Amino acid sequence: MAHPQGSRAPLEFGGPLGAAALMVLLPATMFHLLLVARSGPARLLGPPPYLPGPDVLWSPRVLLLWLTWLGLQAALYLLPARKVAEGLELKDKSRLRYPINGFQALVLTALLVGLAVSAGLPLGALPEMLVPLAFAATLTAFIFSFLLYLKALGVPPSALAPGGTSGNPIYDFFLGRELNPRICSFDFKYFCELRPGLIGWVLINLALLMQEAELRGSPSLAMWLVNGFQLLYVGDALWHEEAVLTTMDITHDGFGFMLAFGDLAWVPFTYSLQAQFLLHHPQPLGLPVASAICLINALGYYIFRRANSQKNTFRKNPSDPRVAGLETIPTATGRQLLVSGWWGMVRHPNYLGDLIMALAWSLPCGVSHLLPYFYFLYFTALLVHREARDEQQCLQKYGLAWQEYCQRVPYRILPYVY
Ligand SMILES: NC(=O)C1=CN([C@@H]2O[C@H](COP(=O)(O)OP(=O)(O)OC[C@H]3O[C@@H](n4cnc5c(N)ncnc54)[C@H](OP(=O)(O)O)[C@@H]3O)[C@@H](O)[C@H]2O)C=CC1
Ligand SMILES: CC(C)=CCC[C@@H](C)[C@H]1CC=C2C3=C(CC[C@@]21C)[C@@]1(C)CC[C@H](O)C(C)(C)[C@@H]1CC3
Repeated sequence: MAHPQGSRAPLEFGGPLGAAALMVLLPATMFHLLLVARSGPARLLGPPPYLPGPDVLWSPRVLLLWLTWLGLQAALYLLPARKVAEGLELKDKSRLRYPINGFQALVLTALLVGLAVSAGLPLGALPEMLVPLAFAATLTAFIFSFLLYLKALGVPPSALAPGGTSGNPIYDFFLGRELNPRICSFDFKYFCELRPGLIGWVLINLALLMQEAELRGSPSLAMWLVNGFQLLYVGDALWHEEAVLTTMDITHDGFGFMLAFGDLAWVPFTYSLQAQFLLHHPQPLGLPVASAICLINALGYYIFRRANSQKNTFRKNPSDPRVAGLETIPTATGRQLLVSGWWGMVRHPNYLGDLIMALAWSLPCGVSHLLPYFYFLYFTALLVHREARDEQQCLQKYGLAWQEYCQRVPYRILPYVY
């Protein structure tokens, strides 16, 4: 069923062909990385050490473990929240309500895992299950996206995402038709974006650290740094959970295969690549270099957090004393655009901070291999593409005011370069 507004929307990601290719390439890349990280040569661009057969990929026990994890995170999501936040206004003028209890879910998960480990749960065995776990997550993402696609056939046009209603089933399956699929107050996209994948990522990192301690007597400094940096990133995301309600994933993109696979499989199994690499390829790291890397991560985090907080504060209340003195451009929508402060330096200062952190996560792995830099390379491509999508959406929203902003702040991410 095609919708008139959808048929006019320009197709992204190379249209149906691009979407079909990505649905094969993304899982294939994830499995390639998982297999190569544990191989001796660990060559990003070389062939995988072997092609996993069904006996390696499929394990009913692992599938059960994965479903238990999803169930646990869903139960934590349903616990009473310290706050309930409202999302942005929807097409039908309503606003959805979201529980703010992600950080609480992280702390409770840590407590439960701590209890289970002290009762004898062998967390160090998790790294051996990464391939079948990733397979279970990929399978879940495919089935889940299919159910979401079917569910979206029965919703009113006002509930559909602007981009996922082209009428082409492959493209719409990939991008997602419905903007905010829910059953009662359970919001699937919001749940998946911040809980099972992000918390799963730091749990996998921790398991890799424990496995390293078992193998070598104690975790290496490089492993501590990677675990610490990424825990800070995930903790920060959950602490500032409310801010995700204004990202394009929540406000613009439908919930389809791209986000379901990204959230449930891609994030936990590829974002933990540095820790996976370190387990199989220990890297010596002296204190001076480690300190320099900590400084780089701190710089990235500072820019990322300050830029994101400045925009969020301004969007919530432009008269807040922390942002009231900043210079702005008025727009026809009644909203303003910041043109000084962090958002006056480049048009995406938060991306710059995120990229600096991405580099700091790879540096503890040394410079002998390209593999641990995969995240930095992929993330650069993702953010450059995301920035272009966001610019397009802002141009549509703000027209001339956006053009003026681009003139006054000519660089997108890196001052004087890009
Ligand atoms: N680790 C990962 O894999 C990923 C991390 N991220 C991170 O997620 C965070 C959120 O990113 P994302 O959702 O892409 O976008 P942003 O947080 O950068 O938000 C972009 C929006 O901000 C508003 N905006 C833009 N310029 C201005 C301005 N000058 N003044 C006021 N408002 C402005 C516009 O929305 P409006 O005017 O409607 O408010 C625009 O659409 C980033 O820090 C990014 O690095 C993103 C993707 C993946
Ligand atoms: C290649 C592929 C499968 C693409 C899908 C992209 C997703 C992996 C990312 C799209 C936007 C994301 C965000 C985060 C994680 C990655 C995905 C889902 C995020 C939750 C990471 C933590 C940050 O602090 C954040 C909350 C700002 C961020 C939001 C966007």
